[in-house]
Amino acid sequence: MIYTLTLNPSVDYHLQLEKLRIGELNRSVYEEKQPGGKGINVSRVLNEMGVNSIALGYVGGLTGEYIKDCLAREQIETSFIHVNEDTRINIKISAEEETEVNQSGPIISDTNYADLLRIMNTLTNEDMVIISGNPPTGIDYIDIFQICMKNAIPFVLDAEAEHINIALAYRPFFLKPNHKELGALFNTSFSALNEMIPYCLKLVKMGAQHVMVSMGDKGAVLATKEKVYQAEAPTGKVLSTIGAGDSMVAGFLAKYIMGEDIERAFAGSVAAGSATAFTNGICRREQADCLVERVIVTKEEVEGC
Ligand SMILES: Nc1ncnc2c1ncn2[C@@H]1O[C@H](COP(=O)(O)OP(=O)(O)O)[C@@H](O)[C@H]1O
Ligand SMILES: O=P(O)(O)OC[C@H]1O[C@](O)(COP(=O)(O)O)[C@@H](O)[C@@H]1O
Repeated sequence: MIYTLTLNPSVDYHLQLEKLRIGELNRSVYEEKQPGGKGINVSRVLNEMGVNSIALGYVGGLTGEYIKDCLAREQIETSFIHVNEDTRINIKISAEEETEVNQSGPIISDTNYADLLRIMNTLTNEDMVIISGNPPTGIDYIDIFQICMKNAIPFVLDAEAEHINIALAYRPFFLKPNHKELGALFNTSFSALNEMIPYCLKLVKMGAQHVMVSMGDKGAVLATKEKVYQAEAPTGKVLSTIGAGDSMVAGFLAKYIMGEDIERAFAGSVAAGSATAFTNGICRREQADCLVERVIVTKEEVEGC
């Protein structure tokens, strides 16, 4: 079974403004709320693609109930741990640019943490876990990586640089930083896809099986031990990029699990990311299927392989 782990889910409150005026009264022209948090987005897109998963993590209060209801309506299985504090609300503002304010979220008690580790210990090498997002106070990802290694559970990580750095020793199946997170990891910055290739390959050498790095409208790079793939993102009218990175993770895994080769899975991944960017909320399967025909993947062998 595929499990997604969202330790700090969110209700994403998305506001569209014509112009954001800092320090003034702003009125929105469109607003909506969505269940969010990286793993939850992955579960929702996997579900769109016809792949079942179980969403794990912490929920609390009315906002937590809202997330549970939404996922239940989409027939996504969940096994959340309930906490006393409310699940956070993250504000996403689309104006000339996108601006985000993510709350810090509930503090996790020792008891709730022990509950999580107990659940994680029931997973086996026949499962896969997608670990995503910024962990709340009270959680140390290293404990979860250790369980993955001990139980040989393949894991995917989409989190900030400091967590990626620690995860490498535990041989992740898949890493998905964006270009800023990759830059933070190596104390540099990138302006083109090909500049990221040597750094993706370094992460592969350091223990990751697949490293996919996204660069917004420029597309993404995927590196393995044998090959490096690049794909430009299709062009279109962007409505909101919230969840675009999560959609890429789900888009890749859905095709990979269905037995497609890495190149097709990568094309599906970029298409799902862009389809979400061109939608309010997460993409529909038909939108991603339609865009995949426009994603051109180039590949090269890794030297010395
Ligand atoms: N402006 C855009 N136009 C087209 N596709 C986009 C755009 N922004 C994001 N995407 C798609 O979504 C993917 C992930 O976007 P990115 O913003 O890099 O991820 P993250 O949300 O992790 O920061 C990109 O690789 C691309 O396929
Ligand atoms: O856990 P973090 O890092 O605060 O991120 C949470 C936010 O990221 C999202 O999962 C979106 O992530 P992406 O845009 O990177 O796909 C939102 O749903 C959520 O508000």
